[in-house]
Amino acid sequence: MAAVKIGLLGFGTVGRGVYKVLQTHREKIYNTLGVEVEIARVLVRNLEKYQKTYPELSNLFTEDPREVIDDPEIKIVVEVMGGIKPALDYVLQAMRNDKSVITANKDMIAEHGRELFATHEEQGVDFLFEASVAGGIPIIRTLKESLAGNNFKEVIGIINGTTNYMLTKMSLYGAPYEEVLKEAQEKGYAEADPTSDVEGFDAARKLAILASIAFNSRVTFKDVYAEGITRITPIDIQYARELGGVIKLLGIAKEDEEGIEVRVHPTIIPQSHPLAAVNDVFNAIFVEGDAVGPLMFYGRGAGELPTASAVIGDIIEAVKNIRHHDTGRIGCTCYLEKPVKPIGEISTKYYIRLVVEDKPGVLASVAQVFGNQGVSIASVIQKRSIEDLAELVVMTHRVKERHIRDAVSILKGMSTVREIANVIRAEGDF
Ligand SMILES: NC(=O)C1=CN([C@@H]2O[C@H](COP(=O)(O)OP(=O)(O)OC[C@H]3O[C@@H](n4cnc5c(N)ncnc54)[C@H](OP(=O)(O)O)[C@@H]3O)[C@@H](O)[C@H]2O)C=CC1
Ligand SMILES: N[C@@H](CC=O)C(=O)O
Ligand code: NA
Repeated sequence: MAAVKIGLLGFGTVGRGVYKVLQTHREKIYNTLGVEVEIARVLVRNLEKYQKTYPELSNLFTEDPREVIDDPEIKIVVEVMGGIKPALDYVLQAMRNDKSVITANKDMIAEHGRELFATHEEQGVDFLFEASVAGGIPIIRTLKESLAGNNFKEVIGIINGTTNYMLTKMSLYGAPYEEVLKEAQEKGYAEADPTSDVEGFDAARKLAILASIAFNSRVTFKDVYAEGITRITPIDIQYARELGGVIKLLGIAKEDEEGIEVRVHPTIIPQSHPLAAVNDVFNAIFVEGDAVGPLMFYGRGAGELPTASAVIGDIIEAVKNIRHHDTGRIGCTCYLEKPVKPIGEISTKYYIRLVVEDKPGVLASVAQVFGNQGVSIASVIQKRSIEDLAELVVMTHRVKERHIRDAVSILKGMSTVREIANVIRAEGDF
């Protein structure tokens, strides 16, 4: 059988990784599939730049997307260029031209999933996206197929490699924020615009995809509450440590009788929690299935080769399905419509760091505000005194977010409260 031809859209960190892994494992892939897989064309933005850097691949590069998406010889299009436009148009056109599509693009899926899955179903082609969530961890097909015999009540994880790398370096070595962000960019972990990583948007997109699959109901990027790591300071990291915790950017998706909650935010978790030991670029995802029980997946969440590994897995699947005339088998799993709870309705614990006037009665008045708003305090510690001011760290019991927001808003208006320095959600025993 003639080689199955693949067109790549993009030749950056992931695109290069896909090319390298296909070359390195050429023989193994042939033996797995019984057919060669060949990269026939690669779309880039700046032809000259790529032809100069990779002269040996010069004939593969093109600046014309039609040479990939309209070429009848190309059976699989791998979109690793990122962004929503024009990637979405190219991917839709490729599917309309009866090509299977593989993508690493969570931005596109989390915002345009409905259209993408509708086209994939109409056309009966494969639409595979393992690399879009948690890089090299095989989680998408695992949830959709291997764990199809389960209902899930929660999915919790560290699903952004850049911020986990940054928080690890900041926590363990006290490294400065800007320096660790630069390192993550140099290693190819960060998005083209790293704001997506540090503001929690990248993790929110991945959580939308995971929650949609786990709860069989469409969750989009805009449904997810997202808060990033930009407000995390060395002081909070230090206080969290003193409380027996670590700060991680978590994606949390849960379902109960009121609906689905989906949120991404820095979270203080106990040092004994399994996610506390997930460091550097590693990601980890916990799911709890009603049949299988708890499961945890761990691996590299970003980077050239780990992400390419996920893309190659999808290529193998797509080629198998093309060979057996069985494409489009696994359709969209969002066949229910469940409500998404507003952030005010979620319940968790809170760490609140505030700077107050250091004089009698102030602590009591702060405690009174929390009490009046139905917030039960688990502990208060006075950490530092700065001239006539005192820094307090309040840990609450589990409470609805709207009560905390009301309390914080009242505290902000009090003359004895100089600053609400940070509010960080906490999970586990503190
Ligand atoms: N990096 C990672 O670890 C991971 C990335 N992803 C996802 O994979 C995708 C690719 O990421 P990554 O490889 O890091 O990105 P890069 O920025 O490293 O590479 C993007 C590539 O696409 C090309 N490109 C971008 N826009 C266009 C366009 N309009 N027309 C033609 N070519 C274009 C770029 O060309 P040029 O150089 O000329 O701009 C470059 O070759 C993204 O969706 C990302 O979210 C998913 C998991 C992990
Ligand atoms: N920027 C992302 C890349 C993988 O999706 C991350 O850091 O996790
Ligand atoms: Na993955």
